[in-house]
Amino acid sequence: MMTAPLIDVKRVGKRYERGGRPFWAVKGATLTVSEGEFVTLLGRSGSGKSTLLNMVVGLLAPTEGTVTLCGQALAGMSDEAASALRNRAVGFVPQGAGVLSTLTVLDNVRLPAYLSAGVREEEGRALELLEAVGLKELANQYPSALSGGELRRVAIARALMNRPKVIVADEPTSSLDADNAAMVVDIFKKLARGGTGVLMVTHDTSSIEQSDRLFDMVGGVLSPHEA
Ligand SMILES: Nc1ncnc2c1ncn2[C@@H]1O[C@H](COP(=O)(O)OP(=O)(O)OP(=O)(O)O)[C@@H](O)[C@H]1O
Repeated sequence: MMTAPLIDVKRVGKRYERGGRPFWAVKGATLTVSEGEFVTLLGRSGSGKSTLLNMVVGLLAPTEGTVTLCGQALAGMSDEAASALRNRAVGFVPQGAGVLSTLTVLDNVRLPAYLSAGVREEEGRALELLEAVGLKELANQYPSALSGGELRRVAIARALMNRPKVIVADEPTSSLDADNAAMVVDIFKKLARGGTGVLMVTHDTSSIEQSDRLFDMVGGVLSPHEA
């Protein structure tokens, strides 16, 4: 049976102005990610990858085109509804770490559970996720005591907390060494085998073989990857 894609991006564009001159950071992007699919977007710095991902998760409104996330059209959705959808169904790993400095590592990871259901007792799952990314022993530390790569892994554990239907990860392996980068890609791959949709942006080509589909982003234009 065919199911609707978890991510359905149709002819999406984003126009910005710089120095009074408009330019398209993303042009005519069309992309789907279905259940169980691991899709990777490759592209150089400044090619429009983050702009596209931010539109996919509803943090940025497209200038043109439509985005449907988990069956819901994002256009016209209120900020509250978009936040609730993200928290419930989407594991978003933003660029940078984005962890809260006033919370311990453990509390950062279980924050999504608390935000969606007021569930405080999800400590067991949060610790399992920290173990999966190799950080269990740092659970009670504050982010200021962690390295950039460790913070990156906290953000990944946090994104998985609510068992998302779809993962959208912006350079999740940046600032990770090769072993940790491979571990993160492996986690995503296993989740995809279990039915999760994964959309990952990277400029690290070592994960190419793990992906079901690859796209190149060049100057805001998306095209199937040429090997
Ligand atoms: N708010 C904005 N206003 C104007 N231009 C912007 C804005 N945000 C991004 N840009 C420009 O849009 C282009 C695409 O940026 P984007 O962050 O999507 O690239 P990227 O591929 O994610 O790069 P990186 O790998 O370095 O994160 C860049 O030229 C950037 O300078």
